[in-house]
Amino acid sequence: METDGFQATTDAFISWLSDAGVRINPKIRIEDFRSDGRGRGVVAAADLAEDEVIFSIPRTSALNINNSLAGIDAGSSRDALLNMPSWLALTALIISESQQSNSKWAAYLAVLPRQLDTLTFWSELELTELQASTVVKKIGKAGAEAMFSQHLLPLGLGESSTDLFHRVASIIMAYAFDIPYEADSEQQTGTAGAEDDELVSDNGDEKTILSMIPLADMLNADADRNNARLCCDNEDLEMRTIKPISKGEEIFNDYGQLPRSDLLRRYGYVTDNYAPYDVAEISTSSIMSALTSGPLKLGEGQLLQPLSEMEAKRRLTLAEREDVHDDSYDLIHPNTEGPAIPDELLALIYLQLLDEESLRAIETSQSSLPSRSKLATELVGQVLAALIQLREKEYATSIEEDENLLQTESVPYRTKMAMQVRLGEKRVLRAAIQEASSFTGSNKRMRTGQGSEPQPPAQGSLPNGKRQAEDTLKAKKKGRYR
Ligand SMILES: C[S@@+](CC[C@H](N)C(=O)[O-])C[C@H]1O[C@@H](n2cnc3c(N)ncnc32)[C@H](O)[C@@H]1O
Repeated sequence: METDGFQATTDAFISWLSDAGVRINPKIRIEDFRSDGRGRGVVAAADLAEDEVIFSIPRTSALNINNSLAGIDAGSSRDALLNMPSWLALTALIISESQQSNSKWAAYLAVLPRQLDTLTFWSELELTELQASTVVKKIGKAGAEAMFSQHLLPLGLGESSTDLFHRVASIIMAYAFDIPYEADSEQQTGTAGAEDDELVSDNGDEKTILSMIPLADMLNADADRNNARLCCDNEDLEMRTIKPISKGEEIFNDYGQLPRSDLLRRYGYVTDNYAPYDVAEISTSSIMSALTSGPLKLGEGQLLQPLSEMEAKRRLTLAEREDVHDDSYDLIHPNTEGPAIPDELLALIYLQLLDEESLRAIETSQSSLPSRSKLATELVGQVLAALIQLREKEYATSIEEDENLLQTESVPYRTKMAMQVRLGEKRVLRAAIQEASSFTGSNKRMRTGQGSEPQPPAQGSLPNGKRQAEDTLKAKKKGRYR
């Protein structure tokens, strides 16, 4: 029998929703999914048709700066809220509401989680399980704390602590919606200066407002299992089905096609259904360091001699000019929409390997970067495979070791999620190595031929297995690759 008040909190929330004017289709119910590790969720209690309204929520019941500022007197706090980033203002509002005994949103705030598994809350030790995943650098905990100090502490929000700030800000990251801002509706008229307010984001064509939307945020998600969507076209916000849903099925929203690293960072969970969206990053700084710091070992005992720093910089500058330079590149699972290795990364490596004559032709705009099939030369493939193998080595364990570790029964929950993330990234790297190794484009313009690059003579063998020319001058003219 339940002793923690979970069901009572759900019941109070349902009753509050009704008072708040939320109309709920009787064919759904809120379900306790804690035993599956996903808190509450929404389930179809009867068959639902396609495009059926699951529930509708008056915009006044959304918790956002528009609806809450009405209760805050004009003054410095109000100005401060209007002038801070939207997620911080919403954090302040939620903390402020949660401290008012008569808050309009009390029953809603009671169903929000007390604990999260998003990466902000992981210990240093837990984070080490993510090994070389770049997600660790994206958590931004220190940056968030600096923002809390700058924007939230001066508000004097009563009982507040860094932990509370993190908890509320993280809930916003996992629960809030950016909904279209109704500039002409009545509810906005009370908010002076709202049009210029940075709390209203400009997402291209439409302005949006960051909002907590009760019940809409009770829908879980599982990659492409989404079968519902929040529609903001009508007066009320409506959750509608996007396909027929059978009785007993869970109703899923869509959190986006996120790699599991980002799913874990933002939502604190992972499922295998997100594996196709996994991404592994390779940074330009690591690529350039490998290409300049020593001979790079390619397959079959071949070596790629390093470029001088100055030469590498020259080629990088050209990559920038050609708009193929990035701080890092995303490798993905090859799918119908694209290959594992992005064109820009191919172009970056191609420019690093191009012979002097061809390089100069691009520099002087006599020729331009070729299409992907020509960028994908055998040498570019070999170099990329070697670079990605170096990236693989930054992870402490191999794919096979992770697969075995994941079979172990006693792995803690967070460790298991970290293993799934790092294993997913290693599988992407493996797929990218395979793709790179399959490149067969001609090496004609690569620095193997008659380039005039003034490079020092280098050691090793040619990619086609020919021996290096012994004549030093000739060797110099043959360029960097030996
Ligand atoms: C928008 S809320 C959904 C409602 C949430 N289950 C609750 O009880 O408050 C998002 C959070 O739900 C959980 N969640 C959503 N989908 C999940 C899934 N497929 N598996 C596990 N947890 C999930 C995660 O904790 C996530 O941060």
